Amino acid sequence: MPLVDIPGSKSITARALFLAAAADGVTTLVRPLRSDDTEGFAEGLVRLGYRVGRAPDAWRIDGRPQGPAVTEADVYCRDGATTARFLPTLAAAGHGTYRFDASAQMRRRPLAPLSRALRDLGVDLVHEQAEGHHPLRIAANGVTGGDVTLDAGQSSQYLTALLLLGPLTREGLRITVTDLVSEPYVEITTAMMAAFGADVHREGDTYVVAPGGYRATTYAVEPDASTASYFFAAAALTGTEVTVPGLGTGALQGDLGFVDVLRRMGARVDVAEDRTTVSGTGELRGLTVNMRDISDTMPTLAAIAPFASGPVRIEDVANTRVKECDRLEACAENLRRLGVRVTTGPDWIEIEPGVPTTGAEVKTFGDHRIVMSFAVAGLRVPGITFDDPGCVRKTFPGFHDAFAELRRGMSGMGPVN
Ligand SMILES: O=C(O)C1=C[C@@H](OP(=O)(O)O)[C@@H](O)[C@H](O)C1
Ligand SMILES: C=C(OP(=O)(O)O)C(=O)O
Repeated sequence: MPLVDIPGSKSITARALFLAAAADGVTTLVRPLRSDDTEGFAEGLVRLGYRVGRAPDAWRIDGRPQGPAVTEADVYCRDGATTARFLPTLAAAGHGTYRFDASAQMRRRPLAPLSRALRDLGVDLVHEQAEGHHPLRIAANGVTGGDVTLDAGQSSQYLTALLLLGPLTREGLRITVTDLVSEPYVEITTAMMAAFGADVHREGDTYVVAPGGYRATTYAVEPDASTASYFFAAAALTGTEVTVPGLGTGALQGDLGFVDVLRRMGARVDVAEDRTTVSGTGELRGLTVNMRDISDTMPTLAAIAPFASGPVRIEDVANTRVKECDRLEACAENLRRLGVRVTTGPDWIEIEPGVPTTGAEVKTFGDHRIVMSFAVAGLRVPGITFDDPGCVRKTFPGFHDAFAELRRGMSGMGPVN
């Protein structure tokens, strides 16, 4: 029974870094994710003058409720959308001139509804090149707060960024949301804000955040549920068993719900208090599934879909087109390279059954999830290679080693090629 140790959650690590930086006192983050996204977030804080100690298994952050320690900074957000969308709001609550830029991939990704909301709140924010995209500059002078309306139909990260800002404003925030995707990520945000002493609640479509700042704490980061999806899918695909400790009934992350999709397809799933086990049964049925809440696991499902006995149709995932790449088209293109029949629409993908017989080079588009998802298919199809296997560094630099170990642990248990 392979036990798989999954690294910490990217989303939780990013939020904890924001909360710790804004809190009164010193926060210890236990088992944070060490990856390009989270190192980039921590580096951004350092640029803004925060003290961040990074020992291997615990990060220590000296909070500054008054905001960044410097009055000028240039912050490079790399590929991380959490960094690129959360850090500008932290800076907005301070006093100084702060410039943010990001990689070419992240520059392409949208930001407009967030910058519009920040401007509505009186923040002096200028996009230096394309409107609604990085690079941007903020002339910060604190935020008074009040009522604001937000369209988070493209990304919940806009809402998370504003929620995190709420307690740092002078009067608090009332954020009315006209549309929202990836809602479970907002629940992670509000739960973590409460753990850092904030007062936040929801009244229908309005999120109400009281002023009053954050309190430092010691915060343990749970394993990343999106990362775990590759290992759970591997078990379902190969008729073996995988247990992930640290992700159970109390998990904050909605992406653990991916195991319910595997259960509907025929896998046996046991979610206990402190761990989750998926056992493949040899049966993998097709299904139609709405993945609006858990769309980071759409590529995981797409990559195992051809092995199902019927068509797999994934719906309501338009926003996967504005992630690290256009994930609907990237999945379709790579499945076609493997000889699979696929159709896509504005917000859906449908994959016909048909086990690929030979591998191909997977075009990664610099997207970690394309690599990790098609590595799962590689357990059944010989000869799958990647044009950029290293892009897994965004969330899981050790992925290829961990997956090779899983493969060794599974050999002899099922049809692992
Ligand atoms: O808030 C977060 O930590 C995240 C929210 C989700 O993004 P969207 O809200 O843009 O779908 C998710 O895809 C991303 O990997 C992490
Ligand atoms: C979409 C993702 O990342 P982010 O939006 O945080 O860059 C992801 O990790 O799949």
